[in-house]
Amino acid sequence: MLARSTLQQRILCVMPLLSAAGILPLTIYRFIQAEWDMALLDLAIFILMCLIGYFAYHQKHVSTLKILFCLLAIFGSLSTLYLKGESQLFWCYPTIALLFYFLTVRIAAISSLLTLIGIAILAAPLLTNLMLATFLITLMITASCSLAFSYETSKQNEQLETLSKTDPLTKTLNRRAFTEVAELQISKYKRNPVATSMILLDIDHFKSINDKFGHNQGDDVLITVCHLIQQELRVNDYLFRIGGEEFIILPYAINQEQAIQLAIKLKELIEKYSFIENHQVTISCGVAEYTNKEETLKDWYAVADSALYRAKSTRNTVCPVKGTCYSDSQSCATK
Ligand SMILES: Nc1nc2c(ncn2[C@@H]2O[C@H](COP(=O)(O)OP(=O)(O)OP(=O)(O)O)[C@@H](O)[C@H]2O)c(=O)[nH]1
Repeated sequence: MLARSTLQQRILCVMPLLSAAGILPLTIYRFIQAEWDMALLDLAIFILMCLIGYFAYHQKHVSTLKILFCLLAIFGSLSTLYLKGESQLFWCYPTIALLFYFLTVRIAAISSLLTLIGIAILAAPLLTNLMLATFLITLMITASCSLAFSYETSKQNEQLETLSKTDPLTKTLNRRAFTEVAELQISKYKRNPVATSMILLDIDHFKSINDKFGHNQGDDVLITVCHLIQQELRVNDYLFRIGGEEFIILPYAINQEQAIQLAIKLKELIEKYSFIENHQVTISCGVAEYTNKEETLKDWYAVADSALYRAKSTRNTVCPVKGTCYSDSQSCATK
């Protein structure tokens, strides 16, 4: 599926070019008719539309181009209405529709209201009262429908965005969100190196929980583990479920030592928690700090995974990739 932003970029390229193609014959006609004011105005709009299409094609300053395109459409409608009178009223309908397509709902609503006022002022001396009322009412209906459509689309997009990044069982963020957040953290680190660590967390012998107590009980354990972890995290920390019983924590601005302390706290919290009668649930954690700007996300994850691999040899353990591992509230030096 084509992302909405990419689709909008393409439309931002095509629409001004189509508009320019539509305006060109009119511009030539005005020059032939020696209607110099309209001819020059159309020529200016034609050139600006071509420039917007050109820059949109090269994906430069896309947000500014959207605003420029809308401003140009408003200016074009009002100025042709001013210069040529009521025959130009038809331009007002597409202008209102494109404001709602390219701008956010709020900005589009405000700008279309201002445009409507401008149009009403210019159209009032040109039309009979009945014609003016009919024109303004139809324009308002167009604006209302565009507003409703744009609002509904933006809400649906928000929901889709949330759904695409949320794990349906535990309601934590998912692997897709992890890649996005972690890549962002790496790029931030490259600009301004602030301690950045990853905790890779895996529930021990989870298969045996499913086998002994059933899949539903397994699901409850996953949900409760997430709940317990979330309670310990700060608002800027992230928890992701990246696989069946595998999670990643990206704590905000802490180094490896501090991340190890957090992982130990979580390990102890979970081992003490009574999930199922007479059955202890434990976790193992691998901790890795991002320290080398050359490292990719894949490299960083691989280091955390190696640390987890070490922790899994004893389970209920927290390990960095090298140095001391922590198990049963005591540290144990390994390799
Ligand atoms: N209940 C439940 N089980 C799941 C879910 N996703 C994956 N699993 C199960 O998680 C289990 C993971 O098993 P393993 O990868 O062998 O891991 P483990 O048993 O925890 O063993 P170690 O990680 O080595 O300690 C599998 O039995 C999966 O079927 C889920 O959403 N709900």
